[in-house]
Amino acid sequence: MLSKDIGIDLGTANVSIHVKGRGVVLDEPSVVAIESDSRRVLAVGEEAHRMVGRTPGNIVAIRPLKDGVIADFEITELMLKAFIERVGGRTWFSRPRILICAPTNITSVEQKAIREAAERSGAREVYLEEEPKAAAIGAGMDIFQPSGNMVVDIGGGTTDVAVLSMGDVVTASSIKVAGNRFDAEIMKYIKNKYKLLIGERTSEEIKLKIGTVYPEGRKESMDIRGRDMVTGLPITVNFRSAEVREALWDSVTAIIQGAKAVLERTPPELSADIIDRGVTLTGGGALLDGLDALMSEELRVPVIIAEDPMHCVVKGTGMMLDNLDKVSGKKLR
Ligand SMILES: Nc1ncnc2c1ncn2[C@@H]1O[C@H](COP(=O)(O)OP(=O)(O)OP(=O)(O)O)[C@@H](O)[C@H]1O
Repeated sequence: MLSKDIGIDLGTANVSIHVKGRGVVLDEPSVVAIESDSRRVLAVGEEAHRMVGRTPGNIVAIRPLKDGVIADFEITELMLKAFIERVGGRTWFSRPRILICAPTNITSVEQKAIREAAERSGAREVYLEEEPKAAAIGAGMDIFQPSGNMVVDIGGGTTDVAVLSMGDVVTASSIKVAGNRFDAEIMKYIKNKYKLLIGERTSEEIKLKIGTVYPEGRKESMDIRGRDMVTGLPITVNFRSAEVREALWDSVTAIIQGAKAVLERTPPELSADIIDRGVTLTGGGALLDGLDALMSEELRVPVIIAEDPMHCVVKGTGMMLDNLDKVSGKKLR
């Protein structure tokens, strides 16, 4: 097999891999299940995710990336290697170039760990890129012209807001409020209001099935099961979209404030472009019902959800590998 360029979105919630000529070939949760005493890896990705909250004492399902940082880099490395091997790693005839989008604020030690993991999986050259840039390119925005483009990438651990022009980030901010925080807030709300304990998988399911952040958004409800904190017994409660909106209010306000702060720091010429073109939402959080409408009202600019928002970053990595001369992808040594 010939050498392939590989783009990787190493996300807090999901890892996606793009292989040149084949498109997005892997998309799995960033979860690793290990045996706690021996640290032996039992499962990686989807299979490990099914174990979250359901493991016996000697097995733990770990999310090695948390809040947009690498919480456990030994496990991150094992996970990255396992995924690269899964898409053909060791069978490559010549070693591929790999471009990785990692959380925005990782340290140089973490960058080195990522590079070594990619190299050990067979990479010839390793590049690291900023997530909002890849997200914007993957969303189809032409960021190489001298005009303002604004992207808000709402992932699992972080929301990255950036204004880009001439191929680079002009103003940006990254806040640790995104999909995982939404899930945690739903859990907290249900615990306080109903004295009901639910797991993070149930909480995410509520967000996906009936969640909304807009008053004129979804109006649905679902039965949720969990453990009654008072009696300790399993119970069922009917939960409504409007309650999800209440639970998520503070988090969504923080994201909107983050976007406003970036707009306030943006040079006026670029702001004028953003008024015309609007703000593009990427990442899984972009799919939260009513978020686009609410942001549009608050920021007073059009807000557009990118096509296939969860794959913008990984698609962007593929496009950047095709144009390495244009982008400033940082080559790791
Ligand atoms: N339809 C949906 N509505 C609301 N949230 C959704 C939807 N689909 C996915 N999500 C959320 O999107 C998040 C994952 O998004 P994504 O894969 O873009 O994150 P990531 O790249 O792994 O994270 P990060 O960029 O922070 O490292 C999860 O929290 C998930 O619950």
